[in-house]
Amino acid sequence: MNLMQMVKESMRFFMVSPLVAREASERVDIGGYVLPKGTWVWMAPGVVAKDPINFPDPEVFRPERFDPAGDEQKRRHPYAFIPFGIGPRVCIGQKFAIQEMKLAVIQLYQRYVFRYSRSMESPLEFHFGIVVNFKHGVKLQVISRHKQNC
Ligand code: HEM
Repeated sequence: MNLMQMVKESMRFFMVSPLVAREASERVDIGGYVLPKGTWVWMAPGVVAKDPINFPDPEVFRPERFDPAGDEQKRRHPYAFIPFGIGPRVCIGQKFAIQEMKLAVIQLYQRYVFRYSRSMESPLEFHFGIVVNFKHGVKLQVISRHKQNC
């Protein structure tokens, strides 16, 4: 398991952008459903990311499912995991965002150890906006790796 697999599984488990919108620029037939011109279509990447066909045991956090050499990754539909959207309007910041996440995790984990905190509510509650947020924040036990920093 590597850091990239961890980042991807985190983004699959808690999808940051729950909805991506499109407007039909012309009348279109999608799988027998006729959408007149101007129809709004909402994609739900978080729902797609919990599809057991592409992600067996979808409620299990398993970074190894993104191992490029693994069967699960090889079998998966190429559009099953789209946290940054897809197509001509795909997120232009995706490479930057991934790089930021990896650097932040590396910097933080070099200095601290993170543990579950009993003050974190369970089950988790979310606030769904343009991006998903934790309703009551994130509560963790943060332990310094270096005593002089305590
Ligand atoms: C974890 C971080 C991020 C996530 C999950 C995310 C997700 C998304 C999603 C789902 C879309 C819509 C794509 C579509 O309609 O198909 C989008 C669009 C966009 N994102 Fe991000 N984004 C992130 C970070 C960033 C950053 C860091 C930037 C800029 C530095 C950025 C700039 C944009 C822009 C400009 C668009 C609109 C693109 C267009 O409509 O042509 N995003 N993002």
